[in-house]
Amino acid sequence: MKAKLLRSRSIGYCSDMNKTLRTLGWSTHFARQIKLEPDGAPPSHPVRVAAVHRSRLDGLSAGGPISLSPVAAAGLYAVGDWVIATGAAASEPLTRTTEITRRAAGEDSKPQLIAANVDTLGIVTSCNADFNVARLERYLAMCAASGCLPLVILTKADQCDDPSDYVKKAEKLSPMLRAIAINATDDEDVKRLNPWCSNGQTLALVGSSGVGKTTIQNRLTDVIDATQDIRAGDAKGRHTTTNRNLRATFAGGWLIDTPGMRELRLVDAESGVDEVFSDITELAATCKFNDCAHVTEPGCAIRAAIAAGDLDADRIERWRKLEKENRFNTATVGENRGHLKRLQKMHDEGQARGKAKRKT
Ligand SMILES: Nc1nc2c(ncn2[C@@H]2O[C@H](COP(=O)(O)OP(=O)(O)OP(=O)(O)O)[C@@H](O)[C@H]2O)c(=O)[nH]1
Ligand SMILES: [Zn+2]
Repeated sequence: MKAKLLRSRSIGYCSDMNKTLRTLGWSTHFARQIKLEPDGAPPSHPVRVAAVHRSRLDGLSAGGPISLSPVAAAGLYAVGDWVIATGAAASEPLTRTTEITRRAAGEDSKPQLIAANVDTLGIVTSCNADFNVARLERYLAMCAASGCLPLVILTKADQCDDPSDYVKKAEKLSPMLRAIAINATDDEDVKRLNPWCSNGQTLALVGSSGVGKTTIQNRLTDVIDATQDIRAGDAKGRHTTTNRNLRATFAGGWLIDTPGMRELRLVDAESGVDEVFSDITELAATCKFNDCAHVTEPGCAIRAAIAAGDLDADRIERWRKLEKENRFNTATVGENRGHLKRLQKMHDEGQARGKAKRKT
């Protein structure tokens, strides 16, 4: 998605402003996308999207908070996006570094943007029965597909005899994976997460209910979340935090926490599944038959490895399950992929009708 952008003469020339933009997460990746405009261009400046509303964006700019009217349909923006504001008009989002999407709830599973430009995805689980290798692999695959750096955060370390055992088990899942065990109710311990949410870095947390995401978030930021509040008249007790939020951390970075983040499912994560299970996919490539199902075929490298004790049969089962689920989700989402395009078309047509009306 290439935005047609203007660049004011002031962008990039003022070092103070650059510093502020960097604090917001601005980088050369975004700066490179801005075209220089000849003199006389209207003043325009980068804004980070903090919340997406039906016809308005809340943003943060070097000059402070700003409310913007999007030029594109609101569904095309996500919390964490960068846009260029010209007056109160927001450009299309700049090309993202990372993109977290999910299948919307309900039957018409449309792809839904959850967050953009998240540097690290904190996969939160506890040092107890919540720790589940299959679930971790699922989150890791999703993380790989989004482009974010994964960090496994193991909470409730204070309630477990040997948290290092969980750290080892998590880090075994991938050679580059970092896991960290904390007591999320301890201020000092939570500060160990600072390297992932300082210097304009953006962190987002995923994980099951009750693992401690809110507890961590309340210690990293000064916004007390009201997730435990119950909406008046809503017997189901839905959470009150329906806004997409980009929150400043004490460490000088950002934390994205939205209801959508908490319900992520595996979508379009084929590349992610391959990455998390690269040991298996590489081995499968050496099976005698290209379409080997690793069940009864002769010359099957996977079964040979299991027989030799080099490969965990349970891990193969988890891989199969994720692959199957991913194929199903991707197919359903594919059918709905035109949805975002249709949304944009409807928006453009509406704008054109409004313009035509004003002219008459
Ligand atoms: N002792 C201890 N308690 C913890 C820790 N982390 C979370 N808790 C407690 O676990 C409970 C659930 O924590 P939350 O932060 O609400 O969990 P959550 O992940 O935000 O849950 P949802 O909002 O349902 O998604 C709270 O009572 C926390 O105080 C920890 O590391 N140690
Ligand atoms: Zn095989």
